[in-house]
Amino acid sequence: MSDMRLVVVGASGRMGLTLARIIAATEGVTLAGAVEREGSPLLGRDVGELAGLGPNGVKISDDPLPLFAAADGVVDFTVPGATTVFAELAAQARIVHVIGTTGLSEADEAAIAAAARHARIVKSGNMSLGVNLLAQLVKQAARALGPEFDIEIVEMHHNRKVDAPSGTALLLGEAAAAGRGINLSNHAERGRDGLTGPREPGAIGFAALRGGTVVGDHSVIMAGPYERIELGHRAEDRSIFARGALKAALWARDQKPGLYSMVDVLGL
Ligand SMILES: NC(=O)C1=CN([C@@H]2O[C@H](COP(=O)(O)OP(=O)(O)OC[C@H]3O[C@@H](n4cnc5c(N)ncnc54)[C@H](O)[C@@H]3O)[C@@H](O)[C@H]2O)C=CC1
Ligand SMILES: O=C(O)C1=N[C@H](C(=O)O)C[C@H](O)C1
Repeated sequence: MSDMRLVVVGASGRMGLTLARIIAATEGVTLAGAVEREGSPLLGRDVGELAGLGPNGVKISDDPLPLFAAADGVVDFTVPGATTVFAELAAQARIVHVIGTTGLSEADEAAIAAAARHARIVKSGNMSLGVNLLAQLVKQAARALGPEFDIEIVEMHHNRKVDAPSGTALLLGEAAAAGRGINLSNHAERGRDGLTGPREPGAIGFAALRGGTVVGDHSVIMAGPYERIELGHRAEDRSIFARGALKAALWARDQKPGLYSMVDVLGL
């Protein structure tokens, strides 16, 4: 089979440049285009050069349409307002859309689900194997321990991150809620301050720390009477997310239109 031609959107971002490097080192995929926001000072620049690979002839553009029309898939780690537009364009082009963007609202999620009627979309708050395996362990532990154990999710990220809690923290919260057979949106406690009163029984708590260059640390603490379990993951390099995203793109190439997760891709 010929190489899968991928367009990277958000190409000069932290994940965009990591993807350019990992695509160059991965068999079966080719970088077919690079897109940035209108007005970016990097429009027209060679993305290989920006990624430290040496020139590869792929210039950063602000016009996704012709690039999507000639591609097999798009890999998207951008911002929610851009991702919903790219989902619609990927649906029109009938191509694969891998979405890593976090901080999506309910309306954004609905727009993505609508686009998945025609596009093959894989979306996850974390594309790494380790975190998706951790989510399965969290689900199992939450089910086994029951509501007597209080669940708190703590995450730390670099000081440029703009959304909280992280997409990963929410994914882990969903896993804990599924294990308990409850709906996360009715039980999440996000951000405590002041005279909060005692902890709500059955709540799933979230705390977000920001600082320095931390790639992504997550801990799920299950605190019961006189004992505590902690399950965690430390991301050491963004390449783990990029590799997961490429695995997702190659997997989705053979699927029907629909909205998939990394659990589907990894068969967990
Ligand atoms: N699911 C996962 O495994 C991971 C998800 N992320 C998420 O990916 C997103 C991006 O993260 P970073 O790369 O660290 O951020 P970043 O800020 O370094 O990169 C985002 C890029 O998107 C570009 N962009 C914004 N609007 C655009 C538009 N309309 N068209 C094209 N490009 C546009 C920005 O100019 C920027 O270069 C965040 O939501 C983050 O939480 C990050 C790492 C892993
Ligand atoms: O913004 C980031 O950097 C990351 N975002 C994702 C998230 O919100 O969980 C994944 C990873 O933790 C890095």
